[in-house]
Amino acid sequence: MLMDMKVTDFLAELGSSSPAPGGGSISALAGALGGALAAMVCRLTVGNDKYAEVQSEVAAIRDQADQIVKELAGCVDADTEAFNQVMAAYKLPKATESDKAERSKAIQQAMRHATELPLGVATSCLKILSMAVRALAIGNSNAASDAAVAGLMAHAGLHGALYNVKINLSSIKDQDIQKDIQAKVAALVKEDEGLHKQLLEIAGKVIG
Ligand SMILES: Nc1nc(=O)c2c([nH]1)NC[C@@H]1CN(c3ccc(C(=O)N[C@@H](CCC(=O)O)C(=O)O)cc3)C=[N+]21
Repeated sequence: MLMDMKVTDFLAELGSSSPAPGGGSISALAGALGGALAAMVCRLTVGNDKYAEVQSEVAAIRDQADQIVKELAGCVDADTEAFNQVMAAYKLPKATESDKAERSKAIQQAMRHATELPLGVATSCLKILSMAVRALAIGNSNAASDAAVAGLMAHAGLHGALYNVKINLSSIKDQDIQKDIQAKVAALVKEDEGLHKQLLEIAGKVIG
């Protein structure tokens, strides 16, 4: 399991010529790092009398962030596994017509999963970005830079995950699925754009 590795070992594995983990897993990890950092900012806010009036909202953000961090952490290993399945499907035999039909079906199934998984990662990253913006706006101002970094990690994770979605999408033959996913990608990019802009504006005002 990638997530059980020591950070230094993980980095060595990542930098090695072995193809996994790749950009999909790293996008999920970026989102998880952002989420955990946002949760930290919440914990530095809840219980502080100076922020008494935002206690319940920040506590709710903390709990949601904790949940999404768990999901994204699971996606780090799941994404690598999903792309390994794609590569395994390409290696299936293609000697006979029935081999070819089975192989094609396996590729399409694996590709769909390897596309929907990072789409879910991007959706989770958007939620983390939105929480980081809120934590930056109303949370402990001593941790403003932490909230800003949380948002940047989520923004990177979102776009990274979407690159994985897009690179796989052209291999999906079902046009209805392609169109549906394209629309979801466009909606995520648009929402990210607005939140990322807010993040930079607030960070500029609060931090400089
Ligand atoms: N959900 C998702 N996660 C990904 O991580 C993901 C993805 N989708 N879509 C595409 C990119 C690209 N990527 C590669 C992984 C291994 C090789 C790789 O091992 N290539 C070897 C061949 C390996 C073989 O044939 O066994 C080579 O080019 O020499 C290449 C590319 C993962 N990606």
